[in-house]
Amino acid sequence: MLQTIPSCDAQLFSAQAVAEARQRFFSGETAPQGIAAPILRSWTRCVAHGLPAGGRLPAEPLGAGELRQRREKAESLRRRCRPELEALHADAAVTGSLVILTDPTGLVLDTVGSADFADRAAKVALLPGVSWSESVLGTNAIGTALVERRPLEVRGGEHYAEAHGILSCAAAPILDPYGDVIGLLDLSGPAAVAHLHAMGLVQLAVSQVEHRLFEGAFPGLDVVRFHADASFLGTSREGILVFEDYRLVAANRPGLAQLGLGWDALKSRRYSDLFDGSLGRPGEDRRVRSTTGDTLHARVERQPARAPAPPSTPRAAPAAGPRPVAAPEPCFDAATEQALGRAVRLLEAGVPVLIQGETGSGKDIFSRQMHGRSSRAGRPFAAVNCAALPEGLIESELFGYEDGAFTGARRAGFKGLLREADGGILFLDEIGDMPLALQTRLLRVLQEREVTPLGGGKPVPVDFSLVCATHRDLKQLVDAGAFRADLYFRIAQYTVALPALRHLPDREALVHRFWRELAGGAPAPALSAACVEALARYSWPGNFRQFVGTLKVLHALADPGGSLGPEALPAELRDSALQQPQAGTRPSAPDEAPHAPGGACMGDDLQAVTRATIQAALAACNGNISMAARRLGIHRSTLHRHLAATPGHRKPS
Ligand SMILES: Nc1ncnc2c1ncn2[C@@H]1O[C@H](COP(=O)(O)OP(=O)(O)OP(=O)(O)O)[C@@H](O)[C@H]1O
Repeated sequence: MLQTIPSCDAQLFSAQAVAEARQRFFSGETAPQGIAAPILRSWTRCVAHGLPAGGRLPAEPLGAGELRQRREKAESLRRRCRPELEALHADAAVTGSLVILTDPTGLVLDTVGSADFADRAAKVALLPGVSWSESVLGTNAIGTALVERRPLEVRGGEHYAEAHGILSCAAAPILDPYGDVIGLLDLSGPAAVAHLHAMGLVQLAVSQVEHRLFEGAFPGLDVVRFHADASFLGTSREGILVFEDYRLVAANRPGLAQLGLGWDALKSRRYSDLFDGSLGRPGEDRRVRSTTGDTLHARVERQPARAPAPPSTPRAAPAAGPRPVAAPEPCFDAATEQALGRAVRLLEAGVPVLIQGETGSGKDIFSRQMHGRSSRAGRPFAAVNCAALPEGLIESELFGYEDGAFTGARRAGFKGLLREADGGILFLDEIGDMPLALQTRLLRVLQEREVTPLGGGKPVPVDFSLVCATHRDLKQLVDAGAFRADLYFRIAQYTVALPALRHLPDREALVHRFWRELAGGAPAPALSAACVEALARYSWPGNFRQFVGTLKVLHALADPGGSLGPEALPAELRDSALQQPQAGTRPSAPDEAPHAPGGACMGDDLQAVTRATIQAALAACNGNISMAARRLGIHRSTLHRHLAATPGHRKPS
């Protein structure tokens, strides 16, 4: 029988044999008996890396923001592995183990399975956000399988670090059709419980993921599926080879194994080097003879080529059904664009930048543009919303904490956002909501450029550029004693005041621009002149957030080929359009006042509109704040703020 899945060649040795081999290895014997070859190779690498086998190895989890970014980067892998994670989940729950998905570096992305074992695994930092690379944590199934590029089991004392002896783990790397490792699946359980099928289950799951990677992935190319046994065609055990003009360009492991090839065959072998006769017609099932002399059942398919849309031709809209509405590219008026250029220059010179503006005016987008245009673009952008975090958590979120610093702290400690921003940009959103005691600690970090985690530990030097944002008038807060003057002068060395949308020039052009952009290249539905005028005139208390949200709704409502009139507008816009002056006239004076942070420029009309919009949303959501905030497209904390400022409003109990 031809080998279809590369096997894990770790022999089974008794715990006693492993303990003895371990003892001899650490007494200086380089090749003791009683230990599998891949494990011995790994121990030898660990010694060469200078890793200690006793004591604790550093297992520092990433902060929430960085983990989110790494998960986003691996989103397609996570999506493709979901069915396997779910299938293995049931087995893991029964056998008291955990299913683990990592990225190609060994960083744990997701874990599912037995809650009881998850607790014990957390003690040795087998947690999302921790890297289990061999060079950091020593011999372990995840890291060592990645180094060896093969499925591998590591049980109990085979782990390099003594502390990991409680684990028994089976892992298999996931390879893409070009032979590159794109991730890894692992099943880990308690070492005391023998889980005989762990390796088989993981390998099966990985071969299914790898098989699915070929679905629709090679438009216009010839995909040959084959196996010695016809009943395996269409399953994850079939061999798959992809040819471009008869040249082998991609493959799966069973395909290469059946023909005795390695990954170096890609690009170097042609169809005629591998099979006798011609390639055959797409869709035809037939027998082929490999040049190694095996008779195989084969099926050729040609995946439909994707027709590239000529750049000048707009994409045709689908005949029916809602179109996905694209997110608009950030766009700034000339003055804001200039301010952005200046802000980047100052940031490069080490000057902190403060961005002020009403909710939804684009403070977050502006700061991300600064990051993207600065020399720190490839480095972290660590954002923390000081208003959204419960007061008790901001401190640990920013400064991190040591192992077991307080009840509920992750056992392996937490790095904290200040250190996560190292080398990049720290974005402190809603800085005006930072509690006074924390302001003092932040000031010390800015002065000394080092962070001391909660629960003690050595101060760690940090290098980040600081960008802060707030909708509040910080100067006023300073005067009122709610914000430290020394911190204010440190963070507000250059202030950008983002204008409210209603103060931007040429809003009709803005409506047209966003309307076109939201169509994402497809022909935009027609927007009547009256509609454009109403949209351009409205005061937009939620600024860009509300503006973009409204345009998205209108896009989704539009019939292809139809025209949208003002009747399609939400009630508050329709009503406000009716109250507005006639076309061509400018909005009333209070609304035209130059922007001042903290809503100081808001006229009574605008506040009334804001209040009415909020009340309508709350009524529609039966008073549910979170739901109403989502409906309005604002953060829950922003809604709370508005409610607190509304005369006569009572907090929901
Ligand atoms: N200049 C812009 N160009 C395009 N879209 C924008 C722009 N500014 C804001 N937006 C849109 O508005 C939404 C809100 O923007 P952002 O989160 O940057 O506002 P903010 O001022 O930080 O709001 P808040 O104070 O409530 O946190 C974004 O998701 C984006 O869709």
